[in-house]
Amino acid sequence: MPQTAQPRASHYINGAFVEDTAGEPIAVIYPADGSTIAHLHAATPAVVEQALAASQAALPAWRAMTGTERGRILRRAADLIRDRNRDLSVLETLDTGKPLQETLVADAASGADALEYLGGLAGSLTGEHIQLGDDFAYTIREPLGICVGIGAWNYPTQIACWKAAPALACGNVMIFKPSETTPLGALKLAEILTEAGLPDGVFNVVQGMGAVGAALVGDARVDKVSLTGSVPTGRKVYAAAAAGIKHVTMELGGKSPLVIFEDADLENAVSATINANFYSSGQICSNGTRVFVHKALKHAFLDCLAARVGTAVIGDPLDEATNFGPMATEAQGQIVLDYIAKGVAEGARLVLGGTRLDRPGCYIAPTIFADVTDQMTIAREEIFGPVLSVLDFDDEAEVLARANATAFGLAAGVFTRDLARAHRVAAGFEAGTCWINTYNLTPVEMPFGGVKASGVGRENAKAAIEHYSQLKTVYVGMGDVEAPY
Ligand SMILES: NC(=O)C1=CN([C@@H]2O[C@H](COP(=O)(O)OP(=O)(O)OC[C@H]3O[C@@H](n4cnc5c(N)ncnc54)[C@H](O)[C@@H]3O)[C@@H](O)[C@H]2O)C=CC1
Repeated sequence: MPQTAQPRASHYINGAFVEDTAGEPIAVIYPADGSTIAHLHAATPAVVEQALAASQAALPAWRAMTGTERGRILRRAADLIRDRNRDLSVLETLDTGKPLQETLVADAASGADALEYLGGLAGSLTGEHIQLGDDFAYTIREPLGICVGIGAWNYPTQIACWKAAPALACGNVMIFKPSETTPLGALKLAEILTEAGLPDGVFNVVQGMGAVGAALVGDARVDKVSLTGSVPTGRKVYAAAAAGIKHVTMELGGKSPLVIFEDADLENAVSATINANFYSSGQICSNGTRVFVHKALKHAFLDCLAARVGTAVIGDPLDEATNFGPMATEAQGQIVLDYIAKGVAEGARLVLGGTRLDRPGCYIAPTIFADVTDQMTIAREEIFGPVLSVLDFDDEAEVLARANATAFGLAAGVFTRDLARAHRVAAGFEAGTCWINTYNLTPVEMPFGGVKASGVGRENAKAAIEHYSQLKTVYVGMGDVEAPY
């Protein structure tokens, strides 16, 4: 059945939908069947200017509100999102192709968690008092000003909320540019924030490709840029932000290791490996795509993994029984198929999948490679699709060195029943987010982000506050002022 998800207009500025049909057309495609579900337009320079002007105008009153007042609005928005979770999840499924089974629990719901948690923190943001003899100093935690959020296409609603929640909690205003591939969820978020009582102009959405993002990042009125995207885009955006000495958060790609020792609980390790590779058809930045399995466990692990992945229910994402859907775009699917071909050409052993399914939409079967070596392309580059590589290892020091031998550093996982070893390996990982005996859980209470080429800054938790506020220090002289002459 053809779907439609046409929003009232392309952009949301100053509390209202805005359209400018002079902007480059953006067709929103439902990945499961290739049908066009909405027609939008990229922001023209006039629309970008309108968003910047609205943000600038909204900032003084929003930052002057108490944190408790700001937090109340964010928490109200969280409640509205939860009330409408099903509708928002269907929209997210149409936008991304991810199974409804996933979007019902992981997208809008995770966004609501961020708004609730950071809304709750907003009232308790403080500086500190520093006694200096009779004199003293104090610090004031201030917002940065106008923040630009730029999103990727894999978790559009979650990304918008993970950026908006800390920005707004701290008293900043935000202009959010979704990925041109998945522009719909952020518009709903903007509408809900207005309904929750957010003053006009505090959260604005403009659509467009990289050029619109670049125009925002390059504007002198913008104080901070938070990007979720690939490393190459991160380099460009970080450089442009540096030219203006702007704050940044960079949530970029990964090629994360998942290390499974011989004493691991096999079924749990396999469950985590599935969650670390095939959720969202593998389109997750933190995925543990290099699965290092101890040689003693390798055969049992591969048998169990292949048997379980073989039972994945692949199909219509809107059917709640489906747990594996299409790639978000035809283009991303082609990238993944090219990587699979390279894996085969370079000598990796295909255990499962490796093919495109014969049906509408770009469905790639969950793919498992074994006997992968560190030098193979599939073990070095981010694939961003349902392709898992199993690599063998013998000993702890060796596997840790190999796990860290990558330019990325987003995440890492270890499975073992030996807890001393688990903590030792976690301490040794060069990664921003690590899991012991589980994988890919990212509750809002926990900081999330990468090291090395995978990023700068942290999202969620109290840590996000540090990245959306700055300290002003005030020294207070209590006595006479001494001077040398
Ligand atoms: N670390 C994290 O939290 C996450 C990272 N990612 C990463 O995102 C990538 C996939 O997402 P894509 O949308 O393909 O990434 P992308 O890097 O192609 O695009 C990301 C966003 O940046 C915008 N953009 C592109 N060029 C720009 C420029 N010069 N200036 C400003 N904005 C620009 C795009 O329009 C889009 O909104 C993967 O590498 C993945 O690992 C995805 C999800 C989470």
